[in-house]
Amino acid sequence: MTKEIYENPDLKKERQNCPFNKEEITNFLDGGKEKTTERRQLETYILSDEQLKDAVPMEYLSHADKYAEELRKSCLLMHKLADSPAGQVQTLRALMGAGLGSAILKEGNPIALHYVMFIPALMGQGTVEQQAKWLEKAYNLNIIGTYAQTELGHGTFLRGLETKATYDPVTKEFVLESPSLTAYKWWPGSLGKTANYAVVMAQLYTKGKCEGIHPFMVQLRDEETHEPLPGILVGEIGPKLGMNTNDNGYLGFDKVRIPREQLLMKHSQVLEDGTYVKPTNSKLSYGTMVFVRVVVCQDVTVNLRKAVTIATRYSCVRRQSELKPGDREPQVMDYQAQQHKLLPPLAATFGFQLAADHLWNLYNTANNSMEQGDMELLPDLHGLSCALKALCSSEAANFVETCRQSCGGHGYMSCSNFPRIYGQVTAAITYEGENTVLWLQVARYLVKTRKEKSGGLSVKYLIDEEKGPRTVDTTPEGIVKLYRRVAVGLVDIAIAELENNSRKGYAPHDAWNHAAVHLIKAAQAHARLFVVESFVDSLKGSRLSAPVRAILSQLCELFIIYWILDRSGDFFLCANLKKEDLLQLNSKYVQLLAAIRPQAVNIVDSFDLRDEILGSPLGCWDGNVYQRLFDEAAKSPLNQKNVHESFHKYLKPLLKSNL
Ligand SMILES: CCCCCCCCCCCCCCCCCCCCCCCCCCC/C=C/C(=O)SCCNC(=O)CCNC(=O)[C@H](O)C(C)(C)COP(=O)(O)OP(=O)(O)OC[C@H]1O[C@@H](n2cnc3c(N)ncnc32)[C@H](O)[C@@H]1OP(=O)(O)O
Ligand SMILES: Cc1cc2nc3c(=O)[nH]c(=O)nc-3n(C[C@H](O)[C@H](O)[C@H](O)COP(=O)(O)OP(=O)(O)OC[C@H]3O[C@@H](n4cnc5c(N)ncnc54)[C@H](O)[C@@H]3O)c2cc1C
Repeated sequence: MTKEIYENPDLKKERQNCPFNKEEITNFLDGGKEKTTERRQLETYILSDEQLKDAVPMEYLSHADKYAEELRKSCLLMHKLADSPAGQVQTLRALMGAGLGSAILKEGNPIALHYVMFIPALMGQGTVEQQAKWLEKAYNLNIIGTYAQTELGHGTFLRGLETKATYDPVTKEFVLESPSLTAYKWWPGSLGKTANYAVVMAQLYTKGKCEGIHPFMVQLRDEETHEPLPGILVGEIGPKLGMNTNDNGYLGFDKVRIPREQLLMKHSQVLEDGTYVKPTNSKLSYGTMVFVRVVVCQDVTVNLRKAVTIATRYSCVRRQSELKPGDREPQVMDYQAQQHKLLPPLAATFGFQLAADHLWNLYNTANNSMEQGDMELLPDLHGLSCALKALCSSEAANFVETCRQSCGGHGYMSCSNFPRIYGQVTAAITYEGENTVLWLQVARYLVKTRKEKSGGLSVKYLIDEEKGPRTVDTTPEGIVKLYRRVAVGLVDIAIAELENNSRKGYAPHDAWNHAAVHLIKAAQAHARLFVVESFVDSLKGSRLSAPVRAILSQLCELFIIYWILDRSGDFFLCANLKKEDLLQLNSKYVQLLAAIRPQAVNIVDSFDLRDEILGSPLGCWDGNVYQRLFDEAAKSPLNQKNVHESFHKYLKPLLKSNL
């Protein structure tokens, strides 16, 4: 006899008569049918391993036990690499990020930094000889590394880092020093307890001159005993809002000597006599950060997909209040207000992914040409990676919080998985360049391009300005033009503010600081334009069936109108938008909410996120929400006995004390 599989009747109904092929969307998001098959095989391979399952939910473990447990599973995963059906690099990519990896390593992977930053730093900053020396060991996990840049006193302002690496031509060594408390490295992931090596960013001094920050390969711990080496002061920084098993750490140097060859010398060198050889571009040593900014855009998008899937399924299971007097309580998803909360983030997942795909392609093209010595694409890559990292992380964090709120009280439970998802996404606002600082970097590029009439592909619109009548057309192509006008208009307003400040007598740096609000708005408009353009163009250029194209086009339209309604002031100011246009967009928006609503569950199903990856009783495929919430509560240590021992110790004496 086959066992009947439970499916909540409301979800079952949502799934009936789906007008499009869900699998086609899944393949579109995965990058092809073969990639979907490969991903599924990999997921089955990893998730069927009993040893990778948690005995108790992580929340009930101590800080140290959580770390030990995640490290155990992380090491086990590495042992599974060799037999993976998906190939090693694909498997690593899946295990490090918010997808498959998060089903096993819920609070952060203690060896993530090794793959996300240490190996990329060796590849991007090391010479061929240096790569030959360390890369294989790193690939084989004979050594585990991290990327140690941020200090207690400085994270953003890299020129202000204090760690010193002074070249001694007599011994042909660098001497590493932390000259103050604020010079201690503080924050690097995996540094606390896991890593035994690090790429350390330090101010390079040679022949009495500081040449700026450079990457050094440094051994931190003994390869056998794991004890810190002499002069290395290392530890963990303690609990955080999220990502608690990434063992972020601190690190100080007390005159630690390393051979000259441990300066990573792909871009700049120190010769034996101490002569410094400059790089072709002084920002090449920042390359590892650029790589991570690019992959973070993909990662926060996967996290957002998880949040939207949980909230959408739950909203179709949850029935609350009264819509039509006397009728059965409706699914909360039927409230327009709920659709307004959930459908824009649902649409955003597609817009962000398509933009992130463009950025990934630019990264690869730019990297290939930089390998040949051509730096032309670097400014555009820097500008776009900062813009998208800042936009995707901040929008995703807001959307994840909205998803949580949309689930009412149950969204506040740890087991809903919203706290963890939020903890990870909001961290991306800060790490790899705090977003405000990145917006200002973008603004610098935009202002320069507009003034000098020269810049890369992503800012061409600031040079070749649109001609013709400035009418308002509300087709998707017409809407892209409105975004373009807003981006140009806000850059011009920021430039006018800068010039105004100069006329007032401000020095250039003060003029810049006093224009920051306008500069940031301009940078954000530029980033939004890129996402909107990517969304519209990608759908135009893709080979999709008519039903899939229809639903994705509706999502695209909803999304690009949503942002206009959210920032209509900018569109009135810069894009000639009139009251009647706004009212028309408003009614189109609510029509789209109603049109997409019946397919919401089918769309999130097409993300093909397994229950283990969602990690939430609210979002499971079967919609058995209430039973699963009860099952989770049963795991609480407070429910293992009817009367907890603390009752006898504290409460009973109080109850008997006749206060
Ligand atoms: C056997 C087989 C095995 C195979 C194994 C293979 C393995 C391969 C690997 C596979 C696995 C891959 C992994 C993929 C993972 C996928 C999932 C990923 C999930 C990710 C999340 C998980 C983990 C979490 C990780 C978190 C880690 C966090 C790390 C960090 O935070 S590190 C620290 C980051 N810090 C910062 O970002 C600091 C921010 N500050 C700055 O960047 C700078 O100071 C500044 C830009 C703000 C200002 O700098 P500066 O003052 O020096 O410069 P300015 O004067 O302002 O500008 C001058 C000038 O320079 C230009 N410029 C600035 N920066 C750059 C740049 N980066 N690039 C280019 N140009 C730059 C700027 O525009 C100015 O130009 P101009 O003068 O105007 O022309
Ligand atoms: C989870 C997590 C993981 C991390 N992992 C690593 C890692 O592996 N390796 C590593 O080296 N580092 C890591 N970091 C550190 C991270 O890169 C820094 O925290 C980040 O770059 C911000 O720097 P800061 O902390 O010095 O913030 P600050 O720069 O001190 O920011 C404080 C405030 O000042 C504002 N501000 C600063 N400068 C300006 C400016 N020029 N104009 C306007 N406003 C400004 C900011 O916007 C912010 O509001 C990690 C951080 C986190 C949270």
